[in-house]
Amino acid sequence: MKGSVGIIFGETGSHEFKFLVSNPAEVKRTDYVKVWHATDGWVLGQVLTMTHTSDLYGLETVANPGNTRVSRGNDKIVAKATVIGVRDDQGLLRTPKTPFCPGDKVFIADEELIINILGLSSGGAYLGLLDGTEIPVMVDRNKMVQKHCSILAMTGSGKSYTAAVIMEEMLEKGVPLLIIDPHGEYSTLRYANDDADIDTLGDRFDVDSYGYDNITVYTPGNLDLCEYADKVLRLNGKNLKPKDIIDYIPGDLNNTEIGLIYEAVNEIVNDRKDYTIADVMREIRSLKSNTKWGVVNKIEPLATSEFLSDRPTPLTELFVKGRASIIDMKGIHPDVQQIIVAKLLSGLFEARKQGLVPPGIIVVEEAHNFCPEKGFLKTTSSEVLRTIASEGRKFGIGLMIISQRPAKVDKNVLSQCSTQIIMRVTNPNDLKAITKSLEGMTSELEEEIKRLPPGVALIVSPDISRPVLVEIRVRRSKHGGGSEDVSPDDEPDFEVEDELEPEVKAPINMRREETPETRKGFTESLFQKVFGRR
Ligand SMILES: Nc1ncnc2c1ncn2[C@@H]1O[C@H](COP(=O)(O)OP(=O)(O)OP(=O)(O)O)[C@@H](O)[C@H]1O
Repeated sequence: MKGSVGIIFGETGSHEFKFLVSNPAEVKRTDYVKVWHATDGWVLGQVLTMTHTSDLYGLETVANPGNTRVSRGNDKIVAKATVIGVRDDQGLLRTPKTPFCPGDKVFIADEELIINILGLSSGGAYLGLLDGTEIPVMVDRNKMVQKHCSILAMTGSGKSYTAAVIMEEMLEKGVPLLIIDPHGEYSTLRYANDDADIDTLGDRFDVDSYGYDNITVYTPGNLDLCEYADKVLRLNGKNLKPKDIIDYIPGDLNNTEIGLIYEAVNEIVNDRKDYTIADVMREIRSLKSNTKWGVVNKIEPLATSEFLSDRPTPLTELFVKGRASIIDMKGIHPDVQQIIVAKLLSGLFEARKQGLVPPGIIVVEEAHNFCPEKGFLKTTSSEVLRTIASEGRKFGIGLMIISQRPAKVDKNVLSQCSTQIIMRVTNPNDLKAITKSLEGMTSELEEEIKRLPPGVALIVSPDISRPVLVEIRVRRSKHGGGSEDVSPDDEPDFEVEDELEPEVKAPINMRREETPETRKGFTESLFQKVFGRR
C-alpha cells in the first residue's frame, strides 16, 4: 500500500471529514480515498472539494504601493471528503456509526475496495471507465430494458455518442432496438469508427472498431428524400376509425369538424367494408355542410400522401431480436414526427403485450419534443410514452430517453428512468429538474455537472451504490452526430440569438416567417412535400 496522502483534522463526522493534504501530487478532486476505522475496517470516501489557503502570515508590502507578496510558507491544501461507506456482513452498504478520529491517515483507495463498495459488476453493458481509474463500469442490460434509462445533457456534451455506446452494447447481445432519430444521426452505426485517435483510445478502453450490419434505416418520407435509407416506413391507412383520423391530423379540429369526420365514416361503413382516407375525404366533400371545406383542407394532405398505406410496415419487421430499426425523421415536420411516434409506439406496445414482438428498447432522441412537460408543447405522442414509461417494465419494453432540455421533458416519464446518465448541464432550470429526481445528489455533484468535460457522465444506476463519474468509452462504430463547422462563406445571413433556448434556435430560419397562419400553411405544404407522391 502506498503512503498516506493526508491527515484528518477538525470536526469529523461519519458522513464527511476534512483532511490536510500532505502529498498534493497524489490526490485530486473526485478521487476515491480510504480511511481505517477502528470497528468497521477500511471505509471508502470520495474527495468532494480541495482548497488551497494561506493565512497571509508574512504578508509583506514592498516599496511600491499596492504591490504585495504573500509568503508561501503558510500554504495549506485542505480536502473535504464524503464517506461512501463499508459493506457489512450481509453485503449491505452502510456508513460507520462513530466518527473518524482527527489524526487518522487518509490513503488513495485501491481498485478492489472501490469495486466492492460501489458494487461495480464485471458483466453487462460496458459504458466506460470510472473517472480517474482504469476500472470498467458495466450496467445490467436487463435492468436497463425493464427500468428505462435517460441521457440528459446540454448540446455538444456527448449525449448521442453515449446513446450510441449503449446501442452498441445492446446490439452485441441481440436486444431489439427501435430508434426514433430526428436528426439522422444513428445510421453510421453501420460503419467502423475511423477517428484519427481510434487506435490509442481503442487500446485504452479495450474496444475494437467495427460497424454493425444488422441495422435497417427507415424513412417515413420517400427514398428520394433520404438517400441512405433502406426502406420506407408506412403506417396503416386502411379502415381508419374517426378517432385515428383525428389523431393523424396536425393541429386542433373544432367540434363541427370532428362531427363531419364521424358522419362521413358512418356513411361509408353503411355501404362497404374497406375504405381508405381518400374515400373519407370524398365522402366529406359530398356532405351538405358549409363548414366541410375546412376539414377537406385539413384531411387532404393525409389523403394524398403515401405515409398512410394499405400495405403498412409490419411491426414484427421493426422490432426483431438482433436488429436495430432506425426511424430517420430527417426532413419530416415535427408535427408529423409526433404523429408517427404516437402511432408506431402504441402499435408496438400492443404487439408486445400480445407477445408478437420480443422485449427490447425504444430510443427516443429529442424526447422534449415527443413527451414534453405540461405547459410546454402539446403533442400526440405524450400519452403513449407516459404509458410505456409506467407500464413498459411489466412487458419488457424499455425506453431510452435522450434530451438536451431535461426541464422540458415530462416528469412522469423522467421519474420512471432508473438509470440516469447525466452529462454537462449549465441551464439552472435543467439542473434543478435533474437534481430533484436524483438520489444521493449533493451541491458538490451539482457543481461537478456544470463542469463536466465532453464524454464524461455522471451515472446513477440501480446497479451502483452511489452516483459515479464515468469516462464514456470510445465507440466501435462511427459517430454521426456532432456539429458542423461553418466556413465564413457559409455563414447564415441572420443573427443567431444567443439567449434563445437551443431548440428554439435550431429552426430559426423557419421561425422567422412563422405566424399561426403561416405555420398551418407550412405544416400542410411540408406534409405534402414529405408525403406527397414521388
Ligand atoms: N465518449 C466520447 N469519446 C470521444 N469523443 C466524444 C465522446 N463523447 C462525445 N465526444 C465528441 O464530442 C462531440 C459531441 O458529442 P455528441 O454529438 O454526442 O453531442 P450531443 O450532446 O449529442 O450534441 P447535440 O445535442 O448537438 O447532438 C462529438 O463530435 C464527439 O466526437
